[in-house]
Amino acid sequence: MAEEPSQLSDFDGRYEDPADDPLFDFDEDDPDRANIFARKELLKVGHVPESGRIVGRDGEIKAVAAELRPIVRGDPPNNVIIYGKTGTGKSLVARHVTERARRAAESNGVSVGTVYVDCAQHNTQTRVARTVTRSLNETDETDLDIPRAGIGSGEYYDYLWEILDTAYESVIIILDEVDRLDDDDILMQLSRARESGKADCHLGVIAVSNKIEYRDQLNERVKSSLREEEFVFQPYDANQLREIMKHRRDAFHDGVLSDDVIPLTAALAAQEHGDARKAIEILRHAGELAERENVDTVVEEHVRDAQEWAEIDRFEELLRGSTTQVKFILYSLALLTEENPNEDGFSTNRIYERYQATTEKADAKTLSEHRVYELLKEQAFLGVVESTRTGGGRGEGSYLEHRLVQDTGIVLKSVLRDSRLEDLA
Ligand SMILES: Nc1ncnc2c1ncn2[C@@H]1O[C@H](COP(=O)(O)OP(=O)(O)OP(=O)(O)O)[C@@H](O)[C@H]1O
Repeated sequence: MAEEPSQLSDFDGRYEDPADDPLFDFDEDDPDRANIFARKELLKVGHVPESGRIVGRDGEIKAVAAELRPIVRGDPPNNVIIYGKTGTGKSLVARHVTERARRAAESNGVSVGTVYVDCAQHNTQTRVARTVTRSLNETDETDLDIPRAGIGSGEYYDYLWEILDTAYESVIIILDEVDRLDDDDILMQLSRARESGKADCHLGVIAVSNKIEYRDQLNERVKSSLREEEFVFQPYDANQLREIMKHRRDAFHDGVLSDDVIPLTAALAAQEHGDARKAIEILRHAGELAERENVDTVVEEHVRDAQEWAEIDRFEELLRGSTTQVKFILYSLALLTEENPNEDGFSTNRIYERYQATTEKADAKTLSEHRVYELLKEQAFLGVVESTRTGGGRGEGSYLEHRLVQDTGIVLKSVLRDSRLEDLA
């Protein structure tokens, strides 16, 4: 007998107002609904908060501003590279200072264009050239219609030089995650535009990277044409993280955060390496968990659950693209680690025995021991597993021992999200 469509799936035409769709039913005045967030946008990572909310970066803000200051008088700015670990406020400072420079220059009658490019997303020369060109194109002034596709970087540059000459005296381009670019020629094009007579406008580049060794990878011609100032942002300590979060407390309604929530979140994020992004994400997710449970207060337990969620997410990101076989291996290593808390590492052979039992139980194909050894070495390269050579006493050969870098609980939870493994639990 054919199943009747449920009320939820058969909603077409049933509700005159789509807001009545029960799937998204939401009653603003429901007295029982948890009311956690007042301004959730303050906890979004891309959000650039106003100056009053930026904590502990005064020195860095002044230093970067000094490099851009010449544009206020219509002179060329210096190029800048900002290095630092993730979540140390590099993008924030770059965007904040650029916006203030633009406003100060404009109030002095100097027209300034600014562009932010996320090079992780736009990682080729054509994509960057297209983003920069299309964002700077003020159609009222330039009367140019720039195609979204079908032309190469050379043609985008031609448009760009024309736009720069028509519409601006200075332009600042932020290239975030610049190390993700597949070609550093773009840095050369931009930094030499005026020198090579392509555009009359002053161009400043702020490149942002969390790889300190990035500069060494640049080719000599790029380095000499950039002639940039470099800044290294240090990680935050727990006190600074606490202050950063306190300045966004109003993302939540009054009285929603219990007293220990911010200090605990700061302590957890500081343990890693002082990552403000992580702190803010944990805080937001703790709020969402409370909301989901329909309770009125965010408490320590929400923070701990949110932290675990963040770690599982990050670990999954690391495993993205790995095969189910790799997950069987990691699962087996995690079980061995849990059952033998006093041992520091496990030979390939022991992991293989456990792996055989796992694949048998899951009714999956079993790879050879040599293949498992190779996959373990691959995981060591990716930083998921640590492999050290050990043994080799008299008459014995040395061999590799493997251990998980990440907490076993996180590894288990994350691999068990794979539908082929979830029955094993
Ligand atoms: N000093 C600060 N004051 C207030 N908020 C901050 C501060 N530093 C960072 N944040 C916030 O932390 C989050 C991450 O910061 P940001 O994106 O600037 O870090 P990043 O160093 O560029 O990291 P990544 O290298 O991962 O891009 C953002 O939400 C940002 O607003």
